[in-house]
Order: sequence, then structure tokens, then C-alpha cells
Amino acid sequence: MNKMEQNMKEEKIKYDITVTNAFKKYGQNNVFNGLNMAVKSGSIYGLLGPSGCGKSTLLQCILGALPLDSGCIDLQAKSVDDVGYMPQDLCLEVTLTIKETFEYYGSLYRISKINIKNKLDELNKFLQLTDLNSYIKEISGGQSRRVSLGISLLHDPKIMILDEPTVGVDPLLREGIWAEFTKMAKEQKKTIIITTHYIEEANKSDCVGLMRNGLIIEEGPPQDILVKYGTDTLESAFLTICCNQRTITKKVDNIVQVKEKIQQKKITESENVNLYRIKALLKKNYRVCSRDYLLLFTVILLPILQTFNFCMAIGVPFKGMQIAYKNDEINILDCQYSNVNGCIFDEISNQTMSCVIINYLSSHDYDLVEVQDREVAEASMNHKKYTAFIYFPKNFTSGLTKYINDRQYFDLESRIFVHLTNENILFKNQISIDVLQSINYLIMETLNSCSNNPVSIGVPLEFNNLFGKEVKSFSNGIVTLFIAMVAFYFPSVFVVSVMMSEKMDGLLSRSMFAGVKILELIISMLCITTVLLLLQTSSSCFISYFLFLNPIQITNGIFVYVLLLLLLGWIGFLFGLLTAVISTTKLGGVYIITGSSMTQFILSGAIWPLEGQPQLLRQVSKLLPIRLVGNIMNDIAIKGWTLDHPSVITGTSLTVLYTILLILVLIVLGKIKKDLWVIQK
Ligand SMILES: Nc1ncnc2c1ncn2[C@@H]1O[C@H](COP(=O)(O)OP(=O)(O)OP(=O)(O)O)[C@@H](O)[C@H]1O
Repeated sequence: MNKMEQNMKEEKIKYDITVTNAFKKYGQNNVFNGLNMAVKSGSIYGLLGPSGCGKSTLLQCILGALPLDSGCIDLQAKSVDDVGYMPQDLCLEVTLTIKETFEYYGSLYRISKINIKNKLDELNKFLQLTDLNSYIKEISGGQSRRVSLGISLLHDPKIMILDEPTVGVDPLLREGIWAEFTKMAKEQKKTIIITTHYIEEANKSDCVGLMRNGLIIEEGPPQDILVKYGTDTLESAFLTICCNQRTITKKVDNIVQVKEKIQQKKITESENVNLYRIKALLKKNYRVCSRDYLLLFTVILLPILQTFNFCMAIGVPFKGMQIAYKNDEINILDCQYSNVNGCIFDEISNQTMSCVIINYLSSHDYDLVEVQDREVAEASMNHKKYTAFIYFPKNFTSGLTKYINDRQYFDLESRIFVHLTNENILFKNQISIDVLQSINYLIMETLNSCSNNPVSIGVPLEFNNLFGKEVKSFSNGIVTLFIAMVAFYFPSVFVVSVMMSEKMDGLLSRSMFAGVKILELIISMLCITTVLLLLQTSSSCFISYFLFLNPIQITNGIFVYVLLLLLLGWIGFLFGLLTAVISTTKLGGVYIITGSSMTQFILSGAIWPLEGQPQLLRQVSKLLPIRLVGNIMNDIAIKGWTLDHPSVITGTSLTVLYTILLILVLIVLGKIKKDLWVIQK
């Protein structure tokens, strides 16, 4: 063959992949130093090299998933349909069955159900997959790798890029797989790059390349290499090559000088968001989420349980508190409760006010304990036994009669003495209010029955509500803050868990090689989150308003109430996405969400009113999403405000602004850092 004929033959050879003068660094670690490589169409290229030399990095640069620092890569693929990629890690959703996994990837490539089934049967013949209904988490490592390989072949791609496809596969099956690869290359003209640690299996390749020190230091058909180095095995040929360290170093030094511009393209689908991929993602994520019982408990049962807990435990009056009393006025067994002998303040009455008060307090959820010794009872207040001690002096009722008739001659020794616990200010407040109110109420009732003017003893004033529902307990006024907390926290913790799994387990990057856009995943997640959000918030509202009868006014403000809840849930969703971007671990993401939600709840006024906070902190607290939304919801529920009210308009506008702001932050971050959601595996 003369030189001209040889040149003509070389011109006819087509290459599906060419890498020219590629450079890539991770920090100070030079992975490629002017690497060159060419893979002929319809051939198998065995990429060999020591662990950590950069084989996987090279494959990902070829696919456009990682950028080169400089150099040129030409991949003859028009769309994702032309390429099948098997990553080194499994990157499979372990809670799906083998069949469901193939269905998912099949639907991403728009393969019909029947064709997926046929292809699966065909692949099963040489990959010998186990029972197709087995869950990935239940099959062995080798079986999982075969599933992973099957997925990269499912859509019959023209170019296959396979990172260690035969690891963990038994030798006999490996033979079968290689035979199939050879058939694909020869008969169907497929181009295959395979990295492998089993050097001898690379003998079956049409061309092998040895990568070392950032270069392909030897490349050619295996037979030619054996002849060139006069050895029987590729392993010893490569040992000889590797010993020649000086040459390699020299080569590297020379090449480092000639860095070029980057020419590398990313194979992608059209930029459009596609409905069929969203449908496939929805189906897959529904399956995955519905099998994650811990997640289901967290996002469905936990909000219900927590709402019950909240309604039963927060802001309600304290019950069963022990109050000690000593009654020197009368023996408790001699107490008369019916007004048989006329008015209690008549001289002849055998009723005493101390009995009436003790009886009243006992019927109002206090546990009244009679003590025999005043000193002992007072001392026991220091030992956490009683929350209060009430002492009724001998002449309490007669003293009270004097007080009503002529205050001037009132005997101070006839007053009731109340000692309150110092343990908790809320206990103190409740007991003193209850004791005071019960005494006032009973005296007025008694005065009424004695045909006396009931206000003759009290302060001449009256408290009343003019507008809105009456707030009877602390919880009535803060229940909306709790519902707002549910609407914010659970969607954010749900989305951060799912997105971090997608990111950390390489699931998203694998789906992206099949054409999935991040926006499609976000839309599918938003749909699932919205359904969950509606479930969570409607169950919280039902428990709070229908089972525990927290006050709510039904006006057209309810529409704003529902809208605000939805918006807050979406703010939680967006915050979860943002957390998934900045967090490097799933647990870290959950910590961020939990910590920030807890801070918001503490500052929201649900534990203690904002009015107690320092001015600056109060201004910040007012703007935090849970407080902002929960507060307007409270005004709508209790005061009956609607969208006509300026505060509702301002609060709703701020909430919309929050949503837009978070979307903008995510868009800007996505523009600054392209692979925000992906960790290459
Ligand atoms: N994301 C990363 N950040 C920093 N260094 C990285 C990163 N990924 C890989 N490296 C480093 O780049 C080098 C090449 O890694 P790569 O995974 O491409 O090697 P490999 O040849 O595929 O190894 P193996 O055969 O063990 O899979 C290694 O030294 C590795 O530590």
C-alpha cells in the first residue's frame, strides 16, 4: 500500500469521540495534561489506567457533564438518545423494582410500554437479571450493576460510555456481556468506551488506551501493543510502559505549554420542559415517597399528631394543680352549700364564704388538699408540693360582711391569705386570677341572692369585646401561628430530603443524562408537595377549628387565609430547594430547615408575644414568614378581616414578594453555578 492509499484509508475512518489537548485540574491536582484520544465509530475502546488516574473524569468530560479547563472534545451525538452512559456508582433508586426502574428510564426516552417490555426481555437474556419484581435494595451489588448497565442500553444508543460495567460480575457472565458488546460493535456499528480494572478482558477491545499522569501514554489494538512490547499479556506490556517514567514526565512538560481554548459541548434535549418527563418523574417520585414510611410519617402523620398535641397542650388552662388550704372558719365536713337559712350575710346564716370558695375552686379543676397546720403548709411551698396555699381565718365571712356594710371598720386579720408558688409565673398568674375571680364572682352571686347591689363590693367597671370572636385561652390567639408553622416546615423538610437524595445518590445526574431538566424535577416535586401541603394544612385546620373549637369567623377573608397558607407552603418549598443547593449532606439540610423553623417559631409570638421583644428584634420577627403569614391569618380568623383591610393587603403582598424573591435567588444561583443540583458520580 503506497502512502497515498494509506492517507485515503485514514480519511475514510470515522471517529465518534475525539479528545484533543485536554487539560483539567481539581484544585492543584492535574488530572489531564494535554490528553489526546480518538475512538473509531463501530468499535470498542478499552480505557485502562491505575485507580485515580482520571478515567471517570474523562468520561464525564466527554459527556459534557464536567467542563474541561482547556482543550477540545468532539462527541458525535445530536441528542441524549444517541448516548448511553453507565456511571461508576449505581445511581439507582433503591426503593423501585427492577421493572419499575426500566419503566422510568424507558418513559424518559419516550419508549412505549410494550417496547420497554420487549427490550427488557432482550437485555435479560445476556444480563441475566434476577426476578424483575425485586426491589433494587434487595438484589446483590453485581445484580444491581447489571441493572445499571441494562438501563444505559435500554434506548439502543449509538454510543455507549460505560464506567466499569463488569465489576462484581462473575467471569462466565462477563464473557457473555463482552460477547454481546462485540456483536453490537460489529453488527450494529455501535461505539463503546469501557473502563475496566480487569486488564485482560480489554483484550477483546478493538483498541485500548492506557491513561497515566494525565495522558493516554499508549493507544492501539491489543495485538499491536503485545507485538510492540514483545509480551504475551497486556498487563506485562503496560508494566513495561509504566516503568518508562522519564519519557512520560518529559511528554507532560512539553504539552503543558500548549493550552488551547475550550471546545466542548453538552448533549442535551431541547430546552423545552416536557410533560411526558414530568409525568415520568411524578410516577417515580410518587412510588419512591409512598414506600418511604419514615418520610410518610414525617409529612402526613406527624403534622396531625403535632396539631393534636398543640391543641391539647399549649395555651390551655392548667388543670389538677394542688392547692393546700387551711380553714379556721369551719370544719370542711360541716360546710353547707345550699342557702337554706336565707342570706349568707345574715346573722343567722350557717353558711360560710370559705366553704363556697373551696367548693367553687374544687369544681374548677383544682385539687384542693386540706392541711391541719398553717406553718407546715407554708413551709411545704418551698418543696414543690403545692402550687398555692390559701388560709381562711376564723372570722372570714363576718369580716366580709363588715367589709360590705362598712369598710371603715374592716378587720385586716379577717382577710384570706394566699401564698403562691415561685416556680412558674404562669401558675402564679392563673391561680391569683382564678382565686380573685372566684371570690369576686361568688361574693356578687351571694350579694345578688341577698337582694343586695352586686357591684357594691367590686370596682365599677366592665370589660367587653366590641369586634371579633372572643379569645378565651392563649391558644386561641396563636393557633394560626402553629398552622403556619406546619405549612412552612413540612414542605421544606420534605423537599430537602428528596432533593438531597436525588443530589447525593447521583439519581438526578443520571436522570439528566436521560434528558431530565432540573425545572421538570422541580415542577414534579411542587405538584407532590402541594398535594401534601393541602393534606397537612386541612387536617391541622380541621383539628384546630372543628375538634378543638378555636374561634374562627367565616367571612370572605377565608379565601385569603387559604391563599396565604398555600403561599407559605410554597415559600417553605423554595426554602427547602435553596437549602438543598447549599447543603452538602441530607442530614445537614434537615438540620438547617429544623433550626431555621424553630427560630422562626420562637420569634413568631407563639410562645411569648412579640410585644416583649426588644424593638429591633421585633421588627425582624414581624418579617419572618411564619410570623408574617400566621399573624394575618389570625386577624382574618379572630377579627374577621378581609382583603379590604390595609394590613391584610400589605401582609399578602409581602408574602407574594417573598415567593418571588426566593424564585429569583434560585434562578440567579442556577445561572452563576450551572450544576447546582448535581454531584457527578
Ligand atoms: N469532585 C472532585 N473533586 C476533587 N477531586 C476529584 C473529584 N473527583 C475526582 N477527583 C480526583 O481526581 C482524580 C481522578 O478521579 P477519577 O474518579 O476520575 O479516577 P478514576 O481513574 O476513575 O479512578 P477509579 O479507577 O478508582 O474509579 C482522583 O485523584 C480523584 O481524587
